Amino acid sequence: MISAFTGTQIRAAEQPLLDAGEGAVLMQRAAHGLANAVVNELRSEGRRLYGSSVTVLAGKGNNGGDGLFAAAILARRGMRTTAVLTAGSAHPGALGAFGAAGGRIHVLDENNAEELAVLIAGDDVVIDAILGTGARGGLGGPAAELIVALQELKPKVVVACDVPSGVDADTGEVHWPVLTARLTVAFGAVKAGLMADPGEGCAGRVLPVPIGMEDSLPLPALRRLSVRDVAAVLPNPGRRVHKYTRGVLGIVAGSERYTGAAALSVEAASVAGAGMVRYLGPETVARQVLERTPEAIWEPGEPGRVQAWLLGPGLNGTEQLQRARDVLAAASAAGQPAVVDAGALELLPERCPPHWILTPHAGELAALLGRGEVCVTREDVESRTLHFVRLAAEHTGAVVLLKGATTLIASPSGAVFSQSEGCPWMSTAGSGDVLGGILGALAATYAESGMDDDGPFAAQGIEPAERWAAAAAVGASIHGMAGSAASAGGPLTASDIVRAVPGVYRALMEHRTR
Ligand SMILES: NC(=O)C1=CN([C@@H]2O[C@H](COP(=O)(O)OP(=O)(O)OC[C@H]3O[C@@H](n4cnc5c(N)ncnc54)[C@H](OP(=O)(O)O)[C@@H]3O)[C@@H](O)[C@H]2O)[C@@H](O)CC1
Ligand SMILES: [K+]
Repeated sequence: MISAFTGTQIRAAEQPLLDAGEGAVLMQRAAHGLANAVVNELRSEGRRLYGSSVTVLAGKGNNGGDGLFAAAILARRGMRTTAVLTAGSAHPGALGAFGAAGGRIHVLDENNAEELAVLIAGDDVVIDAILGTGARGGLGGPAAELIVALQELKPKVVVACDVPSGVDADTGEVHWPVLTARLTVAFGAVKAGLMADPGEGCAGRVLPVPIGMEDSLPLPALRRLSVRDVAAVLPNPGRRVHKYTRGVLGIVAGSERYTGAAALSVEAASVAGAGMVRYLGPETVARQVLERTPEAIWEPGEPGRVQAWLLGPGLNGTEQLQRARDVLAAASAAGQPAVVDAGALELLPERCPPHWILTPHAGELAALLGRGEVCVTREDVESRTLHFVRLAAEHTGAVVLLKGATTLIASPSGAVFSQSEGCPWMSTAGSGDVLGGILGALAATYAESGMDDDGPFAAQGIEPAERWAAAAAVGASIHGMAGSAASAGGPLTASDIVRAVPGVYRALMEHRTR
């Protein structure tokens, strides 16, 4: 499990060491970690260190200090090094060390941003050490001009020091302009803003570098399940199971207008491990559903027993909406888990049970919050994903899964998971219906016993109040892995994602036996 912390949490963990006069030691560790990361990046491209060039963009705080000390190390190892001081001044000790190691220094001013950008852009590596966890807002003035010009010139390799300057380390909010990094070297621990959109999109790969305060860290602000974690909690049928104990999922989805959504979600649930899927919807839609997934059962009347529900994909028309309303009321009364997507989000009661999983995209999340009179737009949600997903979980009382390049899952207890296994090609029609099916299958499977204190989540140390959010994170992870496997770098359809799901399960099961 990868844990991420806010800048404030990390500063608090560092404070005892700073009080003990260890600040300089921490900075040296950070600088060595950063320098080693640059070396490895060059080597991975088959480049020699000697004769390669690096420029550090250094702000006036400790982030700039880290960058300058790292550049001094790289200068001593044979790299041509340049520093651009973006605030006129810089950490005195680090600047001294950089000068002593033979680095060249330029001072950014009102008139030379473009000229410096041209000078730097040809370098093999640019280190962004302008702002770190001490930033308030983003870059302005000549520093902003420099970043805009540099971004246009497409520098070869950008390595961000702790966070890309302009990304809020706590929230992932981005104050443009930001230089997009290939790699972010995070000191002490990953910052929460590197695992939430839009910040994650600027950070590239994130490499945590321990600097000695890790034991003092509090509970993380954000967690990400690794492949190993997902494999460990994946439902694994024992010898004595049958289709009913494996988990039966009821699906209210599709309509005359959107038949594909029903077909996709039913098929996805069937391949994602549900013991059985019962489909509730009009006969015309059911025909198409069964053509694609003959294993599913059409329920024209009162449905047989189910362990969990999926409602919403492609839902339209009075009849289907009423069906979904009835099912939501029954699920609530029976204490059954439900995955609520798309059209069914509008049917939710004011407060939901904590084992319901709502799966809005940014626009739907804005509408959901609007019901509680929080007036936000889709753009607001997209720019502060972590904040608004937390707020939605708090307001609705349910687990809220906000779909995006990085999928955030907030539990009403305050825990947040972040998964990012997918790829941009997955932004395609029907992809969300497939996610709904996978989540529904997992909900039905875990409903029986998965959430117990002797279940798989407890074994991973996940607290009871966080387990449904963790289950949703498992679903997001499988969906992302299946999409990336199906894409292999190229375009794909939602049906391709469905076809890739069993392979992902097999690979995860193998992981488990290793
Ligand atoms: N704590 C530790 O022991 C360790 C910390 N470490 C490192 O330190 C980093 C945190 O350092 P930091 O606290 O000095 O803040 P940092 O982000 O470098 O600079 C901010 C400075 O810039 C200014 N400023 C603020 N906003 C601005 C803006 N929008 N545009 C322009 N300027 C702005 C503001 O100055 P002010 O305006 O308040 O005078 C402030 O002084 C952390 O990310 C990690 O890299 C590691 O070495 C390990 C040990
Ligand atoms: K930085």
